[in-house]
Amino acid sequence: MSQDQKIEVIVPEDQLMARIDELADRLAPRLTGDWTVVSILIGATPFTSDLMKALARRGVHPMLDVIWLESYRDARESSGRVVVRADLSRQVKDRGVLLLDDVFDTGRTLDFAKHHLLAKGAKEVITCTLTQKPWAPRGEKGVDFCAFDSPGRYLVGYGMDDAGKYRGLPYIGALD
Ligand SMILES: O=P(O)(O)OC[C@H]1O[C@H](OP(=O)(O)OP(=O)(O)O)[C@H](O)[C@@H]1O
Ligand SMILES: Nc1nc2[nH]cnc2c(=O)[nH]1
Repeated sequence: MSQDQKIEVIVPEDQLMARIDELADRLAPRLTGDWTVVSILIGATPFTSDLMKALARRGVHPMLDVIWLESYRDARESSGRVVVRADLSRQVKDRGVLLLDDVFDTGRTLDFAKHHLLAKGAKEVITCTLTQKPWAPRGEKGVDFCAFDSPGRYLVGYGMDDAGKYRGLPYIGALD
């Protein structure tokens, strides 16, 4: 089977799994009480699946819900507008929320999602992404937990797409 674009492997599969285990070690002590993991579709799907398994192995069993947000569609730059394609299926009022996404870039998607959840009455929202770009917001507006910093390149694989393709790659790669 051939690929029609050159993809450089940035994080191989074994390193990805090791980082997700480390993340679960850091997150598990925070997730006591009533927590919901909210996964941002579509890109966060593989990350969510592996992180949920890593948490379960540590005896942590939050509820899982999803929100489908879109701002890039087929472009490699944000449209500047976050669209809700589908909302949560359960209430988050008075619950802690662990909000998961694959990549933190302009920060627009996570910021939108966090405010959306707080407006629905979430008690606390902890943000967590697999990776972040060098120019992504840091500090107050930064992400609370992140598995690793990525180079300033367009990423694909492990949920991340280029015009809908490559989400199934088991590693993170970069396109030139
Ligand atoms: O920090 P930002 O600049 O907002 O970029 C991050 C967002 O971009 C991608 O979503 P996209 O809109 O491409 O949808 P997808 O999850 O379906 O790929 C990615 O999954 C993040 O949600
Ligand atoms: N697939 C993909 N989506 C993104 N959304 C924001 N940055 C990126 C990126 O580098 N790759």
